[in-house]
Amino acid sequence: MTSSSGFSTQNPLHPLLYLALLLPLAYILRKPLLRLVTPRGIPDVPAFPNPSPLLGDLPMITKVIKETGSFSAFFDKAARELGPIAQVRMSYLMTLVILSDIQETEAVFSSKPTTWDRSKDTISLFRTVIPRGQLSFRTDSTFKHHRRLMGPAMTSKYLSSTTPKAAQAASELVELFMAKAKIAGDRGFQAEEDLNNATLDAICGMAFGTNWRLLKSRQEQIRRMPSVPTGSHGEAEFKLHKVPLAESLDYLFESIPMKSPVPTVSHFISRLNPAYHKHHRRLHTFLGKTISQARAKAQQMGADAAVELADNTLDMMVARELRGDDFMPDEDMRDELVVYLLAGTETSATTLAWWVKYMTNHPEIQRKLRAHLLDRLPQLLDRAPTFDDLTTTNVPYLDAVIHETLPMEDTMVLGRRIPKGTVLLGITATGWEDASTPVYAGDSADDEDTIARSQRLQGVRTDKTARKYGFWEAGTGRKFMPERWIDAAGLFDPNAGPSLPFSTGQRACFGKNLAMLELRVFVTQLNLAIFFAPVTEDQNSFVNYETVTNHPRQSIIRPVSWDSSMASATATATATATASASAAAASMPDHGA
Ligand code: HEM
Repeated sequence: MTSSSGFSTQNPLHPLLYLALLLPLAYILRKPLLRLVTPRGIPDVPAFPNPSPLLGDLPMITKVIKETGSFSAFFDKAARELGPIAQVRMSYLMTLVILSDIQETEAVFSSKPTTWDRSKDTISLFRTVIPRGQLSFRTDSTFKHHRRLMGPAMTSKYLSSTTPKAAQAASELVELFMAKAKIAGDRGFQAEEDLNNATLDAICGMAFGTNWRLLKSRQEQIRRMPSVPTGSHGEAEFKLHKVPLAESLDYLFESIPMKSPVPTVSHFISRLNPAYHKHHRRLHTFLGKTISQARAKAQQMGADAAVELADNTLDMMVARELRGDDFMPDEDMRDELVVYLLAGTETSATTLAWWVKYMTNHPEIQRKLRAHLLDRLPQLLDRAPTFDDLTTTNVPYLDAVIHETLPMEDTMVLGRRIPKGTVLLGITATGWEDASTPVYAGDSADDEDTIARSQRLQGVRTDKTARKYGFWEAGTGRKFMPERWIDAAGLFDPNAGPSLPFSTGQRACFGKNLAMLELRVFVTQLNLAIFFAPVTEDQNSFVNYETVTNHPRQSIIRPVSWDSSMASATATATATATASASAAAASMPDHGA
């Protein structure tokens, strides 16, 4: 008779004998076994079994995040306490290496994709919802083909022809803000949802020529609202609904299992819900039809005219395809349009949400920016800005204000060998003062922290002159100071300090040029039309929360026109806002989006 475990019940010593045989074997194999379960990390900092060189593990990270509400605060701590290269155990089998020096980050991410590539985890996340979009590919031949075909969309020629789409969304946003302000009175209201709708309208226009009338729909809803209730911070609460296509897009994005350790399984579960299929079908049917119409329009115009007149990315792709330049299957084209909507909406909207907050807290910068724009481009009082109006050379202070709002990124691999397969994290919005302000021989430093931090950078870069990027002055890293981007000649200097908001190298942001254009258009039109008046302290928190980007929990604004007494009451407005800005900055975990 035999038990289900396979051991003979007639010989009770048998399992013990079995164990006795296994023990010496386990002893002999202990080292390779240990290596197998050891999290990957930097070999000269033993990650296992001695965890002391690690900054922390998952429970510790969770604690910091609970206390501060921010992942970035944890990365900041890593940069400050361990220097520019740190490792953190996320689970028994996974260690993250965190880099925080801009120059090294650039060197690493610009190296060949055979050395570094987008991580498998990131790819498997996006592959669930957009399997044929560039976000879901390794840097392989398909990725390069997609980039080749879409690349011209980021050239001045095409960006110039798409600028009116962004300008239209920006002017509709100004109208919406002013209409809401009329109803809200002096209560203020949350801006982020409107900004999200505005950037989606702009990106739809730039991606396939027409938008979903999200801002128009919001304006129409508001017109039917004589009054709105007051929320818990004294703000006016507008409850507006989305148009169906935007609702479907949100649903699909939310079903990307960002926080799941097993994205494919989580996505399989999401797909069991019939609502998933309804939203998926609605969006894909719309995009399929849009692609067919673009193809038919190009056929009718003829290849050369279609290439010449294309004023959005889809028209440009189908026209070039017709001319015989290259070809992309419908399924890939459709997913690339979804990538535009995904990668181009929330990122720009959160940047603008931080920007309106900074403006609310810095009336003097709003005034300076407006004076600068009117001095350089007085014609903008009569018409919308064009691509050529908004170049860096024309309006350097505009770029300085935008760069001061964008998320900052520091990163590095400082002389350490990183094993194959290690997950390397380039961090946004962290360490850009703390980890990258070394003290050089000859510099004076009187506080122990700065000296200790600097010593961690020893041997990595001691020669100030060999550095491409500057450092922010000690103690100013987290301040909002657009002036620091302007050089002695009054020009914008993109390397003034550590900042890689769009990442770098082969997998840097594809839409950087478009995003910068969109931000220039929005910031210009909003600044020229609106003064963001101070809000109450209760409405001015800088507490943030993180999804794909880092959002302000409160983006409450009080728009008034520049003719109003509020905008001209310089002294009072400045004093109130500066006081509330300093109070808010004290609790501010992050500088940017
Ligand atoms: C303020 C706005 C934006 C910021 C801060 C931003 C930032 C970034 C960053 C940091 C990455 C790299 C992500 C990674 O390494 O995993 C990225 C990737 C990407 N971004 Fe942006 N982005 C912005 C706007 C846009 C816009 C408007 C578009 C639309 C065309 C866009 C399209 C993309 C695409 C397609 C990728 C993936 C590139 C690849 O897979 O190699 N982004 N973006």
